[in-house]
Amino acid sequence: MQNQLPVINLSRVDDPNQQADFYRELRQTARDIGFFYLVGHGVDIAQIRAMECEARAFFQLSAAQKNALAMEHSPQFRGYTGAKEEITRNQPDNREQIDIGAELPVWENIPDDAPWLHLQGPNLWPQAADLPEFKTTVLAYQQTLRAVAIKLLRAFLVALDQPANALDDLIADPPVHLLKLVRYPASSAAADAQGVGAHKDTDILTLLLQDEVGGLQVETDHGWIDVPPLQDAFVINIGEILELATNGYLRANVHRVVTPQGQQDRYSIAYFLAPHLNSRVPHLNLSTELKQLALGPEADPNNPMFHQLGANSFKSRLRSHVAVSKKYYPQSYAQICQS
Ligand SMILES: O=C(O)CCC(=O)C(=O)O
Ligand SMILES: [Fe+2]
Repeated sequence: MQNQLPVINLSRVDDPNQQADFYRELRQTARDIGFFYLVGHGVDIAQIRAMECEARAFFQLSAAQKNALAMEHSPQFRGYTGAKEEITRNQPDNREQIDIGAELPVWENIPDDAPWLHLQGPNLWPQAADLPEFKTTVLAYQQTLRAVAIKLLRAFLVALDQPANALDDLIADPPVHLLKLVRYPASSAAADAQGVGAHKDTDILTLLLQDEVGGLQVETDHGWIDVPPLQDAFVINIGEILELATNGYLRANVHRVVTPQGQQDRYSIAYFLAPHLNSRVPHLNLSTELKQLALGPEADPNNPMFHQLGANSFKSRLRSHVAVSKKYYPQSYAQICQS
């Protein structure tokens, strides 16, 4: 059983002497395990520390301050979700979180047949008097991580012998992404064991920063393995969109978080690079050699993907945040439940 997880150094892509080896390694790792640590990402450690500090400070706000930002106030599915309010695989997740997307105005004149455009809009921010640096820190971090994610996306494409810009339609402006700040409260109760249930990320790719506590696990051919913290490295999860676009050559891995049992809560910060709301599932024409190595997409039969990517993102939000869905989109929610 392999428990030494791969580490990819992104800075090697900029070194002409190492590029070829870098792409070879990336091509193999992404197919075999779909999951790795990213180092050499170039993000200033001070920026990471500042983001972690703001995230912890956010969760120390009072319940009343956090609930003032509850997602039920946001038709865009932004804001605070308390522990056990989010559902994964029909079970509540024992984590609290705040979701912060691209800070943009609401989309005007949304046609009835494109309800996913409601996902664009403003965020819910803590009061500046409570957390004066929060908003600027978050927006700067989103921007930095977006650039790293796009650099990595383009590296994947070159590794697969595609033009680096082959998926640029997906990441065209206005940007679509999500930053999720998460706290997993420690608990030894069996009923709290699901920090977040097993899932694939539905986006393009995810850059995850976890603290020193541990609890992240990834499913492999040999069962679940731990993904221990590696300081200042991002854990990369390939999202379902890249899995589909490459006919399963790139694997979207299944992962979960087990609630910490000791005294210490776990904090993580996940950046999701998501597709433009009006884009469609892309298809890359891989070489015959790579096509033969592709494993085929492992779409979940209980949750088929729509070709319209905005519809997909909307469906995933509707399923995860039932109270918000019922409040703002009862019809769409009823349709999703029947599908
Ligand atoms: O908190 C983590 O380490 C993982 C979170 C995650 O997988 C998610 O929110 O999609
Ligand atoms: Fe995830």
